[in-house]
Amino acid sequence: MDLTKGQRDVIEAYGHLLVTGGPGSGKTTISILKASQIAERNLRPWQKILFLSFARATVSRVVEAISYEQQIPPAQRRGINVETYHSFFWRILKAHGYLIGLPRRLSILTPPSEAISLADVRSGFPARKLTDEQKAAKKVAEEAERTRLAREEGRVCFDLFAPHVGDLLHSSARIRCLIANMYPVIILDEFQDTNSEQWRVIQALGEFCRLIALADPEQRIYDWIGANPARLDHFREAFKPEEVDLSTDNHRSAGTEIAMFGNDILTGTFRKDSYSGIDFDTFDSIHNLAMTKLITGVYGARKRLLDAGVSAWSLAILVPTKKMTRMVSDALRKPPDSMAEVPHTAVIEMEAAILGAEIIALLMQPDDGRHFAQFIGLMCNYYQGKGGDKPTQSALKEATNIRKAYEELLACQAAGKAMRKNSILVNMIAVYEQACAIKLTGNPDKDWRAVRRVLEDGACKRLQEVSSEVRNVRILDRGTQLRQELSQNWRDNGNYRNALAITRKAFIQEHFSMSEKPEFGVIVMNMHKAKGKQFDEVIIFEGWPRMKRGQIIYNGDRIVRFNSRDQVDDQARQNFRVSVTRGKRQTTILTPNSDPCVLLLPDE
Ligand SMILES: Nc1ncnc2c1ncn2[C@@H]1O[C@H](COP(=O)(O)OP(=O)(O)OP(=O)(O)O)[C@@H](O)[C@H]1O
Repeated sequence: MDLTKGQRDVIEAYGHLLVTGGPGSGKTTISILKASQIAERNLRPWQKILFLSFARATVSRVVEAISYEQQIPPAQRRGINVETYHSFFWRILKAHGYLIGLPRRLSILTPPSEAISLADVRSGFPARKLTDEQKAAKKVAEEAERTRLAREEGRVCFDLFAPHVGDLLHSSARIRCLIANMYPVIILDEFQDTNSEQWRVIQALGEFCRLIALADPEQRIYDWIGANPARLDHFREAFKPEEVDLSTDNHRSAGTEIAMFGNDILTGTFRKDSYSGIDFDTFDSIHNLAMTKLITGVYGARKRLLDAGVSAWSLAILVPTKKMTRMVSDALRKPPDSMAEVPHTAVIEMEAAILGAEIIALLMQPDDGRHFAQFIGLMCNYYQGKGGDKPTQSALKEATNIRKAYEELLACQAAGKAMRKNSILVNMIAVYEQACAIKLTGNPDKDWRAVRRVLEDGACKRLQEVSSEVRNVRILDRGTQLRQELSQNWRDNGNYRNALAITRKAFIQEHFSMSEKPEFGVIVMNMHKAKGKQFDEVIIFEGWPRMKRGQIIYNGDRIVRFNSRDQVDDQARQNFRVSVTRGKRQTTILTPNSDPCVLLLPDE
């Protein structure tokens, strides 16, 4: 690879460093080369370079770049430790958290468990249309409960990692030195997205460590969790870094005008000619017609990639909302008319899938006398936790109803009476019993599917929902730890005695696992999740307005909120640019013809 002038400057720089540049300008690549150079020349045997990133997806791309693209020798590779902020912070907290008053034994409060633990607090507030006072009071109540869970029970949620690590580092020079001794150089990926708590940690780390910050001020898409536009200036003031600007380079989509189009999105002025590598198309605002257009587009893109002989090709369908991720995934699985199904993976919020997986795991476990009570507990957990930090009131109510029906059942049993015929538990118990009656084989994959299928085909609509959520769990893939441990459990006991505990552990490990391969094939995901990734082709597919008597009654699945010109601001343009510039060879934009994306229209 021929390095650009800017990239060579990065290699030669000394001291704290700030590397800026647009999408695909080679920031990640050069930081890895720089890390490998430092690993070769300047590290003591026990030291490593730490590469910190926000998302595991980026981590996996970086790890892959280190192992394949750059031909970096193994010894230098081992000198680079790529990690998410979360997993780095967790290691610090586990080792030293007691110094700031946390219990000695800590466990992670995963997002689904956090949602379950906060459900009571949240159910005290209306789900929608909160007044400002209610919002503030809810926030305070949630914070208090999170802090209590950490301090009293040692269960720490992700949001508290950075504040606690900040407290720890600022109060202990010894630990700051300890970390610097282990990691003399720290690379900060996507630095523009650092929130104030993370920045506080970085300030402490920078006292003894050398910091290399990678940033694109115009790819800042985390405004809502506290990223600050002035963050780069904070870094400049605090650390007086050497600066290298790679901004005009574009290696990702070299030979196309994708990057140029991305820059024009920021100003909203487009040239008359088309941009090579960018394709636009529109569709009629009717579900089946929209999906037909999308799926035809997917077939076309797939064919282009196969014809071009791209190995392990990737094609991302980026959509604006969670709801659309599911809608598109369903349509690819069961396309309209007689179109062929499109094998794909969908990146969805995992709370519901994880809690559903716990139910499947329990159903694989033999009855130990508490089995049914535990099952009811997990069903309640599912409804309390499936909406993550935004549970719906109806889901919370469902949990309460299940709990009440169970208490009623116990009362009936104690009185020697039969259960009420219209109890919500009637169908649930019938399916539960069918699932428990399955003859398991010892092959976890097969058994898991058998249980899931009983739920899917059974008469209980709640368990049908659980089953369809669990479809999204991919960690049972061949060779994964969950699969191996379940097999081992069967070999040891002749049954899956610890299936639930094994499954819970596997999801926590999954959260920190660095082995995730970059995605290939067709992937459906929310536009926000595509940050830091790259795909051979990208299709951006937005929703369409629903009409009634000539009026728009719903337009919530749009790239710009409600596709309204009033909602166009820098953030909307930056988000769109991030999505567009994920494509290496082509980006296709599909928008409804009755109401095309306002970012593409000339100013009025
Ligand atoms: N000097 C170079 N010559 C050729 N290809 C390069 C060069 N530098 C980087 N690349 C390639 O360009 C692509 C994009 O680079 P990279 O991911 O480092 O950019 P980035 O600035 O981190 O992008 P983003 O901010 O959008 O994540 C990668 O596939 C990388 O291998």
